[in-house]
Amino acid sequence: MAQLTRVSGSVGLITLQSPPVNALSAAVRQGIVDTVQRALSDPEVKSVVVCGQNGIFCGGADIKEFGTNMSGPPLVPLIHAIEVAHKPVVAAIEGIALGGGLELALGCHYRIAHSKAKLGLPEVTLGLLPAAGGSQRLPRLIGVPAALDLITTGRHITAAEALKLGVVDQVTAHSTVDVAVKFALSVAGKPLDGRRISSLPCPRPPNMDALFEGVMKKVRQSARGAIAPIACVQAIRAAATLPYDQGMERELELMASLFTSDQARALQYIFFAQRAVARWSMPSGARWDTSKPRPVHKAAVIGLGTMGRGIAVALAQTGLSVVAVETQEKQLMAAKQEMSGMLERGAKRRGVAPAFDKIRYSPDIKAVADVDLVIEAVFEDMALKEKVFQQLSALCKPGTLLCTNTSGLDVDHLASQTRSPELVVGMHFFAPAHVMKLLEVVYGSKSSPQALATAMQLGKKMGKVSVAVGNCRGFVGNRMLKPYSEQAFFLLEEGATPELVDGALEDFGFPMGLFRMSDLSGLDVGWRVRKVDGLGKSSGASGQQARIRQGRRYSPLGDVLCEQGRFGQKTGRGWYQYDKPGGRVGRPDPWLHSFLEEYRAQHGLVARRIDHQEVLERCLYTLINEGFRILEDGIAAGPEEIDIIYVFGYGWPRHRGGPMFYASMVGLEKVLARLEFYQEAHPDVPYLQPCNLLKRLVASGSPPVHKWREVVKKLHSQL
Ligand SMILES: CCCCCCCCCCCCC[C@H](O)CC(=O)SCCNC(=O)CCNC(=O)[C@H](O)C(C)(C)COP(=O)(O)OP(=O)(O)OC[C@H]1O[C@@H](n2cnc3c(N)ncnc32)[C@H](O)[C@@H]1OP(=O)(O)O
Repeated sequence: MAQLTRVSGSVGLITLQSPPVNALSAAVRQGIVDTVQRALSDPEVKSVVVCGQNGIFCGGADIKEFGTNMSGPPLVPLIHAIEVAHKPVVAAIEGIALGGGLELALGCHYRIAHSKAKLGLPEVTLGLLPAAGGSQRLPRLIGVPAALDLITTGRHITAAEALKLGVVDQVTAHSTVDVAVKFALSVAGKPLDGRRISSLPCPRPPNMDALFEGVMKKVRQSARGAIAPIACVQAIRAAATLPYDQGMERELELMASLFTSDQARALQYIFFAQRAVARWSMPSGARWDTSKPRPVHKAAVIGLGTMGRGIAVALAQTGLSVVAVETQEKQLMAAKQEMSGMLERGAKRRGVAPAFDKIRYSPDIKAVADVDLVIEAVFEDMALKEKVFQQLSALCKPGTLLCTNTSGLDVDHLASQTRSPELVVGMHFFAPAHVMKLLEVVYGSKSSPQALATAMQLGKKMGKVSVAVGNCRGFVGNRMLKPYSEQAFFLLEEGATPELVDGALEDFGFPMGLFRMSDLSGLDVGWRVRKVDGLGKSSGASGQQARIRQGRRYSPLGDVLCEQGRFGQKTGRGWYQYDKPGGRVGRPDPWLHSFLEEYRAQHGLVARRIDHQEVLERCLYTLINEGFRILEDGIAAGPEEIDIIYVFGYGWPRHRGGPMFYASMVGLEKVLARLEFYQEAHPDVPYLQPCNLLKRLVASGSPPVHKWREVVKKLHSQL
């Protein structure tokens, strides 16, 4: 797991060997301890170089070991032994040096990085802090402000930035190991005192208290309840105020409070879930590793509204040639202007040239004739989409993949409008499409594995987290949103205010509560859908009858607001009031409060006190219940798909691990019991009826979340 060879006569070359990322498993740690000891005691070895196999230095501690009985030599003394060595030790950083990998390099006396290497301390993203001395050595090396930035964000930096900050001593575009070996020869026998980072004083910024206070405030605001960023700040403060040994004690103490926390478990679950969803499968048995994607060089986007513009820009930024089609001239001109701005800003951020020439704008749908893939992004209207798919089917060359960016319409129906339904899939982007990470890739009953593989691969190329799901109304994300928002409306009827509901959800960790979000996206969006569904028209009646539609409880509150022209931010009024149409800061609206009172009186409802717990239980448990139904229906292959969709697309707080993981942490018995409790109180709300899979899991002793995928698979194989 680590190999020692002697090179250039007197350099001991230690190579970490644990593919794919040379993570510091127990065996690797043991290998380092053994090889370092041998190198230091070998009189022929005058200096040492540490590198990683296959052009990868080290991806950090082995995350798979966390939560197990960790054995093997601990990292802190191992790194200490390197630092106190009497022979110079040089880290040759290729590929990545992340987390414990960078901490290992910080224990070395010199660091040389390849120009393409990435470095960072991303522990915070796993609910941890750099606890192998990273929180104490980095501020000593690069100063407190820069260390605060790197450790609290966990961002990966380039070798060039690392050099500028002083994290590394040299960057090379040649063989890093060769350069490091040469360098090691040149420093053999030289004094090492100034090279041992732990013995350096931590530079104290002049305004230290104000600096830490400011950062702590910022972190508390953006972390929304996450504990790791706060512990990171506390650890760096220890580096700035305490001697190294005491700082290390504080680092360990803080790490101990994080290491077994629910948040660390949740964040590590999300890390692996993100990788698990890339290994998709279809009910037919087709899989990611047996289905070959088609090459896509040229794509078309049909319809240049908000979504189409973002999608076309994202495709162009990926390097594809794009035909952007918009049949209305005025809209086409406006789109071209806005998209040029988007390309320019994106290029500036990434330090590259804008990809203007990658997009050809056309008012004529016939321009799609030679593309490999089309993404339809016209208005969310089935009749319009049907027409577009019929046209595309007639115009495109054979084999062109036809994708729809619908947010929930029937993919099978659209496929049935074409000559090759096997080439049709959904690619559901989230606004703004060139920014948001999530992509729901929806396979229909006739979609070929190759079509799905192509869309998944394209999503990956675009830098999206792509999740394959089956076809149903609203797919996964929007389908689960329905019971969630329905409960929020019912809570208003029963006595809550938008502020109370949003407050509970924001305290839970959502960046925005449901009503604030509804004001932002526009109340009219849902209204239009409800009207198409035969709902959404206020009957004018009062009493209970007015709140029953299609045989179930229904709240017309949103419809009444829309009828009054309250569409949210764009009209300056919605669930909140704004200083002007387009205003961004919502304030509680006394008009809305009186309206709610009148509404309740009109419908014979008596307001009661509702607390945050009830808001969370009713909104979140019904959403989770629908998640179980989705698993039961085979729309998602496992809880990981659902959780990734909610974390990356719907603002579910990452440190709570997604709705299904959260349910497992709350305890399935409790979720079931509370759903039963609320269902008894509201028998006319079908979404409160606990689903069979949830009951079945509870009956079988509530297995842990990583076993649900198997349970679901078995369930479907029995059908
Ligand atoms: C009572 C309590 C006492 C408490 C005291 C406890 C004290 C404990 C002391 C611990 C010391 C702390 C040490 C350190 O500070 C902690 C850490 O180092 S945490 C780890 C930090 N590292 C990372 O976060 C890196 C994570 N990985 C990545 O970001 C990416 O994987 C990558 C490295 C950039 C590579 O990306 P890609 O090329 O896209 O490849 P993949 O992401 O698909 O990964 C490929 C494959 O590798 C697996 N993998 C990656 N990194 C790790 C890892 N660090 N450990 C284990 N496995 C890893 C990944 O899952 C993929 O596997 P696959 O899914 O294909 O099976």
